[in-house]
Amino acid sequence: MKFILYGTEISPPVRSVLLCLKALGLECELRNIDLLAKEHLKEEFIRKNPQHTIPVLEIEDGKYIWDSHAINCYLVNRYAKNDSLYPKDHYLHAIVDQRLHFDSGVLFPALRSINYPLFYHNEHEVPEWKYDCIREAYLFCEKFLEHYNYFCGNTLTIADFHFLATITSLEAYIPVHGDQYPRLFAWLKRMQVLPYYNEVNGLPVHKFIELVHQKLRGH
Ligand SMILES: N[C@@H](CCC(=O)N[C@@H](CS)C(=O)NCC(=O)O)C(=O)O
Repeated sequence: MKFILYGTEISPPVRSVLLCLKALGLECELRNIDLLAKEHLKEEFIRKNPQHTIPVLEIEDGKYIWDSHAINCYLVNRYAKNDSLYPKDHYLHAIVDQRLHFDSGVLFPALRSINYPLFYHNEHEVPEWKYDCIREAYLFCEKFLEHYNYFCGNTLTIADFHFLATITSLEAYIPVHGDQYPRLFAWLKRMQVLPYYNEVNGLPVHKFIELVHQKLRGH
C-alpha cells in the first residue's frame, strides 16, 4: 500500500503526517505542492481540497483527506497494529483529541500568524505580542509534560508528532532552551532519537528555519 501525500516537507502539518506514516511503517509518495508558487490555488488542487491547505492524503480509492490531524487519526484507526498511538479508551482518546485541538487552535496559529506576513506580505518585523504567544504556548506545554514523558502520558501518541512538527518550526522564532523550558527541552531530545526523526523532521525543519532567517534578514 503506497499513499500519495500532497504537500512539501517544509510544512509542519505535512511533517506530522510523515512522522505518523513512518511510525506505522507505511509508504508514501510525496507529491510536491509549492505554496510560494501558489500551486495550492490551482483548480486541480482545489478539487482535492477546497480549503487549499496541505497536507492532503489520497487514499486507495481516490478519496482525499485533509487536515493533518484528521489524516493521522484515520491512519492509526485504519492501519495501526494496536491503539497505542491513538488509544481507544474513551478518557485517553479525549486527552489526545484535546492535544490535537491545542495544536490546531493554539500552537500552529502562533506559527502561522508570523509566517504569513513574512512569506506572503514581505513583512520583516515580528511584533512582540506574537513572540509572547509562542512563549505562552511553550509554558502550556511545560504544564502538559508535568507528570509524563510524552504529551498524553508515558506513551508516544500522534499528539507528539503534531507538537514535534510545530514546536521545532516555532524554534525558528524562539528556540526551546533547557533552563527556561526544561520538560519541553527533555521531550524534544526524547523525540529526536526516533529512528525516522532526522529524515522526516530534523533535516526539513533546518531548511524551514534557514528560510525564516533569510526572510527576517529581509531577503
Ligand atoms: N489545520 C491544518 C493546517 C494546514 C495549513 O494551514 N497548511 C499550510 C502550510 S503549513 C497551508 O496549506 N497554507 C496554504 C493556505 O492556507 O492556503 C492541518 O493541520 O492540516
